[in-house]
Amino acid sequence: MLRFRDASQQRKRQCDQGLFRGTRRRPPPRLPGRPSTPWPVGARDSCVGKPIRILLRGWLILLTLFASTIATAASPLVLGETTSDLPMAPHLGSLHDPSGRVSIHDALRAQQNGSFAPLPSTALGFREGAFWLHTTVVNRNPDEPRWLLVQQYALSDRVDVFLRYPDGRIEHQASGDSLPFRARSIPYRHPNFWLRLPHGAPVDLFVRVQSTSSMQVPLWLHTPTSFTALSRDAQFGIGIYYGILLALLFYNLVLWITLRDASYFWYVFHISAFGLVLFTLNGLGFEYLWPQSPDFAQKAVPLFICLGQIGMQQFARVFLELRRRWPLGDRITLVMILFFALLCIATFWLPTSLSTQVASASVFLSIAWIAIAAIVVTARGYKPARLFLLAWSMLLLGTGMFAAIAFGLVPKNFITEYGVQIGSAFEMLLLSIALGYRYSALRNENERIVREAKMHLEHKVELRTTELRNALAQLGDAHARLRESSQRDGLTGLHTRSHFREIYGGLLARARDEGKPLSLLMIDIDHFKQINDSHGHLVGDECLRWAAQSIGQTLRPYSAVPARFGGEEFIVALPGLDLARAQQVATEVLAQLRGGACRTQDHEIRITASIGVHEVDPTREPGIEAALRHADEALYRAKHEGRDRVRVSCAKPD
Ligand SMILES: Nc1nc2c(ncn2[C@@H]2O[C@H](COP(=O)(O)OP(=O)(O)OP(=O)(O)O)[C@@H](O)[C@H]2O)c(=O)[nH]1
Repeated sequence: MLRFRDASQQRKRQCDQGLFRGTRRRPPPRLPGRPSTPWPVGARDSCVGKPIRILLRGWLILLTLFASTIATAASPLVLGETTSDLPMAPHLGSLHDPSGRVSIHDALRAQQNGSFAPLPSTALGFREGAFWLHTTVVNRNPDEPRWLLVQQYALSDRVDVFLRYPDGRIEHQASGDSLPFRARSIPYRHPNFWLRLPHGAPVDLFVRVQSTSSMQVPLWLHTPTSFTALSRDAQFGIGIYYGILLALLFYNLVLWITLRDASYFWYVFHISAFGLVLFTLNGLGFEYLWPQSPDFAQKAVPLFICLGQIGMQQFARVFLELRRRWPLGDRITLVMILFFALLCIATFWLPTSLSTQVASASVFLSIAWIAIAAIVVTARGYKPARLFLLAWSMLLLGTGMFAAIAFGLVPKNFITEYGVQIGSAFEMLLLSIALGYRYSALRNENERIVREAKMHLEHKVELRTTELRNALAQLGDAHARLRESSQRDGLTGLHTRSHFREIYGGLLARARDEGKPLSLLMIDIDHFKQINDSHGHLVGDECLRWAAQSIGQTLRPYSAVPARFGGEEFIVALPGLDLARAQQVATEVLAQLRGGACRTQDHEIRITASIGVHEVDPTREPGIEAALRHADEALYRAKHEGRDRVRVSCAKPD
């Protein structure tokens, strides 16, 4: 069913009521392609009072503006001698055909019945079926019989152009991305048609537009010369934009390869997918990448929007370090990525209009979400997020403008139409700077961590070194104490038997080298068992200590080396003393013992000892064993012959 809006009939009624009387009598002068001038109201000023005149003037201005809008929409489009480019929108009447079945003949009848309404100034949004547009074109330029009609919106699926000449002939041409690219009059990114417009003859121009994406009809007429200049300028601007994009892409690709930082990869992914979205929206994808694939051209927009959003979300996740800084935000971002991934797959079998609408609407949500994440992370003190937020605001603004046009919320102009390109160029540049800033912040942070770790390590090493030094000192002390305890007898303070053996080696070597005598005394306390038995072991110990002191005192004038040999037995090395001198010393020792007594708290114990004396033969007794055996044998005889006496060894040196 047709829903014809009877605007011309309404206008006729308004005229009959006198509202447009002035307009009829004195139509305002109008230049081709420009809005009509407002109604001149000064003629009746003289016959009405001043306040009423002012009110009337305001009212009439409003009415005239309204009337001129309608009059302009329905008026024929006159191509003057100086006209070179002309937007057709102000001259177009429109008719919505929701079923898409209206033929050119139906449209002709509808136009003759006055069923075409003025075209709204905003885009028509996502609409079912087709839109018919009509105007009457009068070419008053004798030098330009051919004009190029360009639909400056690349995503229209099908654009049919019908020209009805005064003789009733109808010419038809078709273009749009549902037809192969070569179907276009000239190979250009927007659908275009050559129009043959005879000089002075009114030609009815019908344009039928059908699209699964946003319905937009920015139709322009150009002379061939002006179109050449215009397209050259446009290509130049586009070249600059994609030049920036490609430079950033390759620069960041190299950075990713060298630095291996995932955020660079996702940045490259994001701008590649985003670039493809714009390449498609600009009509360049169909022109250069898939000119033979109208089917893919239909799917390309929602597909690349989804890929672009996946890249954006993932880049934001990595850049903002959401997993670490805002885990909840990270999970929500992952859900969004999953949504876009599913939608990406679904575009291949979902109706294109549905997938395009869902993808376009989701872009708002997606970008707004990233902005929220950036705000949260900035508020949490992550400095690189500030630049990211600024970059994102640019894109948010640009994309918002573009999407608002797609849904018919704002009128189309240079800023709103190229908002995405301008916003995204700034966004990509700022993001690239933000990446560099983030990298340098990370590097500084790493350097700080390394510096701190180094300082910490140095401190630790210093601490450990001190601890080690102390431990070594303690170990040295312990070792010295151990050595001391292994060298000194704990009870008497004399050398131990093992240490005596060591010392004896040196004494023997010296005696051999210097040819001096060396003697040994083997001293054993007499009946010591009885002391223990009678007075106890503690007293026995006390007696041993006393005996050792007494022996030491006696030996002091000599360079003697006394040692506890074991139990109640002592051994003494007397370097430089021969057997006779050693025997004298032994006698002194016995006398000293005999002359004293071990005094304890309760007792006074007299102690005697037996001594065996032996003069060592350094050449024949290279080790201590033989010498000890001889001294022990002499001691045995001293014991055997009654104790408390000295006996010398029979093995006298030669
Ligand atoms: N209190 C004490 N007694 C010790 C120590 N070492 C050995 N004795 C004792 O010394 C005694 C030695 O006894 P014997 O070998 O029989 O010799 P003696 O009683 O001295 O007899 P003669 O040597 O033949 O005169 C033993 O009873 C040991 O237990 C010690 O460090 N302290």
